[in-house]
Amino acid sequence: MEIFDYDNVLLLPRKCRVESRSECDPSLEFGGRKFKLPVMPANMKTVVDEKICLWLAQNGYFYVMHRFDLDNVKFVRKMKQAGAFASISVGVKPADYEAVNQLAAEGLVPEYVTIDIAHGHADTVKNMIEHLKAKLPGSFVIAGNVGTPEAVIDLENWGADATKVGIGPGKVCITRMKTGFGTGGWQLSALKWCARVATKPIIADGGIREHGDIAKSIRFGATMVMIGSMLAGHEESPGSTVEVDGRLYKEYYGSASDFNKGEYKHVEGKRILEPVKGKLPDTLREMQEDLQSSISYAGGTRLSDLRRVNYVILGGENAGEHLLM
Ligand SMILES: NC(=O)C1=CN([C@@H]2O[C@H](COP(=O)(O)OP(=O)(O)OC[C@H]3O[C@@H](n4cnc5c(N)ncnc54)[C@H](OP(=O)(O)O)[C@@H]3O)[C@@H](O)[C@H]2O)C=CC1
Ligand SMILES: Nc1nc2c(ncn2[C@@H]2O[C@H](COP(=O)(O)O)[C@@H](O)[C@H]2O)c(=O)[nH]1
Repeated sequence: MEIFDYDNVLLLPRKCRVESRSECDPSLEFGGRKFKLPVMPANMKTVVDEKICLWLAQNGYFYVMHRFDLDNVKFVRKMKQAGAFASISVGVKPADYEAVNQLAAEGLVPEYVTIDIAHGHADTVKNMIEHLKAKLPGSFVIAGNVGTPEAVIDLENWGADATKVGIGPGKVCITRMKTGFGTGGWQLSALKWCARVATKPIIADGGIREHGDIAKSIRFGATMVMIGSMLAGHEESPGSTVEVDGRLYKEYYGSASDFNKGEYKHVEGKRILEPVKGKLPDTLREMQEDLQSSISYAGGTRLSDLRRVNYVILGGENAGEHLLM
């Protein structure tokens, strides 16, 4: 198997088919709705809050609300009252089952539910998918996280509508060091490996460091990407603002860090400071422009045209040109 990651792969251009990048369309359909970009901010406390989720929903972007210190029933009700779609996260504990029961009892159907646990290839996830499909059959269920084709096959067979791939490639992740497991360092090839067997959308989660990494993810089989650190350091980001030597930073911490958990137990995440880089809508607009450029370099007009390009691996054992025959 070829092993590579975002920083040692480059996509190869094909003859341009447009006169302006404005002809290139980076929008997509996901779970029955159309979105401007194949990008979702990570469902983490320092990346999204209710205000950001509402703004994203009302402005044509997908979002997933986090599940920490949050009443999912209240959140879904608020989003519905605001005329927006609801996209929540759940775990696999009794309180999560109870929240799903309450949503069903009140007829509050979130359009999207993400089962968000560290080791998603587990019977606990199978049971939660079954519960969601029984209680909220109208919800689109995203399940994860996983890092192997076997796991993608199981989650799809258990009823997941999309799977999330990425164990440990995140910027505040320490799973690799703490456990010796994961896709950190080879996330892009893990994505390629998983996408080969997938029959439903895959979300590439973690490790996106540059806008061009979105196009690379699409090339290797992702339908969407989930981004934490690159979207965390904005003026509106929920993390606390910290000033160091006259420069402003936003804190960004892992959901499995002691900062999120409130205790040092089974810690697999850390806290860092991200330099404040302006406003979130400006970054999303720039991502959109950059993705339009990517599509034009692919010689196409739509996101799916990125799938057809050749690529090179720079350096290392797998170095060389990889042509589609
Ligand atoms: N993408 C990634 O690489 C990772 C992401 N995270 C994020 O951190 C947050 C917390 O995750 P998580 O700890 O799963 O959530 P929870 O604390 O809600 O745990 C979910 C359930 O899974 C169990 N569990 C957790 N890890 C494992 C494991 N390795 N093997 C077996 N059972 C396990 C927990 O039990 P118990 O605690 O008793 O074991 C608990 O019952 C989530 O948002 C998750 O996405 C965390 C680590 C890696
Ligand atoms: N191993 C851990 N992974 C975590 C934790 N909290 C979140 N995450 C994952 O990281 C991505 C975001 O990655 P980034 O590279 O874009 O910053 C997020 O979506 C989760 O899957 C954690 O505590 N430990």
